[in-house]
Amino acid sequence: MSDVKAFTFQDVAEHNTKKDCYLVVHDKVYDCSRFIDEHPGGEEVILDVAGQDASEAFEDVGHSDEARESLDELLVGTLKRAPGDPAPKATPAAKTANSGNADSTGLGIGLYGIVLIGGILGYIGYQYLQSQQEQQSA
Ligand code: HEM
Repeated sequence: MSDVKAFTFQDVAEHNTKKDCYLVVHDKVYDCSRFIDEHPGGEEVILDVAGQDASEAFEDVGHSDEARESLDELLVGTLKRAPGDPAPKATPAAKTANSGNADSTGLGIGLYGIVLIGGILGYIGYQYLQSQQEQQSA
């Protein structure tokens, strides 16, 4: 019971029918064959992603905690990724958080640049005025 089976993407892809239906959600493999008739969202949507990585489809719907708990009961193993497998797509929330941070850092550096250039120009201007004044008084 405690040992978790490792599936390759090819193994999972073979289970793509209603009677034999595996799904990958966040690198875990779930057997939905018995659950498919009970799915509140209908069997059609599950069949669309049968034998595939359904992480994005699952997250897009915004499934409840209850739905996530019922995933646990269907777990049959973990996915062993190999080079060339379709990459899991990042969740939209993660994307927004990253780009938000990157943007604000970019703006921060830009502001520093403007303040620095302003300071340098001010200093040069001050030096120039002083040299003018010295020339006049000489
Ligand atoms: C084995 C994986 C899945 C489980 C255990 C599961 C479970 C559930 C549960 C319990 C609900 C009821 C609402 C809730 O509690 O959030 C639900 C709704 C729904 N599910 Fe899934 N689901 C799975 C996979 C998927 C996938 C891959 C899709 C693909 C698009 C999907 C689409 C939907 C939709 C559209 C609803 C909304 C139904 C409505 O509100 O009328 N589900 N699911």
